[in-house]
Amino acid sequence: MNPLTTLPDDGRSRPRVLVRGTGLLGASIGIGLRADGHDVRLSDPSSTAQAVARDIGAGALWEDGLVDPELVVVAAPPEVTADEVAAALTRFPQALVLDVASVKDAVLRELLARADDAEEPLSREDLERYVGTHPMAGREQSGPVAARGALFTSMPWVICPAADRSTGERISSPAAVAWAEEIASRLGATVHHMDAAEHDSSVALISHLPQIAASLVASRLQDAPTTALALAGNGLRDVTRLAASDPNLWVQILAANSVPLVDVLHGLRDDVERLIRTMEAPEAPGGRADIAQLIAEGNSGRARVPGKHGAPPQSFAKLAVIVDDRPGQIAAVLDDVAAVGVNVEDMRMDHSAGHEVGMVELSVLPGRQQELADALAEMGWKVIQS
Ligand SMILES: NC(=O)c1ccc[n+]([C@@H]2O[C@H](COP(=O)([O-])OP(=O)(O)OC[C@H]3O[C@@H](n4cnc5c(N)ncnc54)[C@H](O)[C@@H]3O)[C@@H](O)[C@H]2O)c1
Ligand SMILES: O=C(O)C(=O)C[C@]1(C(=O)O)C=C[C@@H](O)C=C1
Repeated sequence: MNPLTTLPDDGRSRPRVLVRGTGLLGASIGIGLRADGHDVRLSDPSSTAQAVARDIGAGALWEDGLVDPELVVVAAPPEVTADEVAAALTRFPQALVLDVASVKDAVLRELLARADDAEEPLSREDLERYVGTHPMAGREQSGPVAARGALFTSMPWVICPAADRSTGERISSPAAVAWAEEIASRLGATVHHMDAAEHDSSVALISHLPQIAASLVASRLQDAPTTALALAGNGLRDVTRLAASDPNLWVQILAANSVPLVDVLHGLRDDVERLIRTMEAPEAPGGRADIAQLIAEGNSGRARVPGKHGAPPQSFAKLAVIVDDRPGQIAAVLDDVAAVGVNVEDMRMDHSAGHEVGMVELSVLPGRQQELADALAEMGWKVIQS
């Protein structure tokens, strides 16, 4: 494969891949591309991370100098991404290089500065083989142990071709961009295109703000009485899931995207200040209307969040199945659902503190809810419909 000229039009060729950085993202990409028939090699400065990635089936360890990769995927922390991309472009002059960092403009800016610096080995021509990308899929856990081959299925994957920041002129070659799209599609993702600046302002709102909001809410819990925490239900778990994310990763993401993020945070601060003023005198004229308006504004924002494959928001019907809190119960419920032939669109498991039962909440198409509830009840499950 020559990423400057060879388009992935026959759909059959499987470039040899080197994944550089074998944590959550790198190992998930390795598992997914191997399943698609690629020869995947792994490399990480942490010998443990690369060995674990190999052991979970993400690929073979890369033996330096033995096989030249045709495609390098840099899945390293944001602050070393430009370094690793530049190193791969100069070391493997035939290879296409993609990165998956959560911020795109800072990486591009650093690469362009290096390419324009006569002292550096990197040239603008090298950047024709580079495409910045960002899979909008991840988890609040890090490292290869958390990796999943299906992490990207039906999730958006943003392709941000390299371009000159002042003229906007495209630098990534058309074939390199086509390969980036092809790789995202082979991993089951839905491809979106944006330039780096539009990407960064978009993720400030839809990814970085949720992380900050989760962390801020969860940090309120640090000194909460355990008697209060024992009452925690789904609301708190839903809102704080992201608060378990890795501080080392997020300090790099947030610091690299501070300009658009500050705008978004000002908007949030205005709303919080408005609410505080209202709550200080909720009985004052207009107070109740203000509170209702806040919740209604949230309703309308929430209703705009798209469904799978970027489809319009769809409301699924939910039903809950009560299970004993012991191994094998979720698999047993899902086996029975599969036997009924109903597709599960989403699933969530809840435990309530101090109880030995859990609840598997299944989201299904509204037209199939009753049929599934009846069939599961007949199979002996206790089903609650909402
Ligand atoms: N976690 C997410 O939800 C998510 C989602 C999309 C994109 N990303 C991006 O993917 C990249 C990797 O994130 P992750 O969640 O897999 O992190 P991770 O901590 O799970 O893995 C990062 C890996 O990079 C390795 N590494 C450190 N320095 C390196 C270097 N100089 N060269 C190569 N590897 C190096 C680490 O040893 C580690 O194994 C980041 O740029 C992140 O912004 C993360
Ligand atoms: O589900 C999650 O854990 C995530 O938040 C993943 C998420 C996101 O905001 O969607 C977080 C950061 C990454 O850059 C991409 C994906």
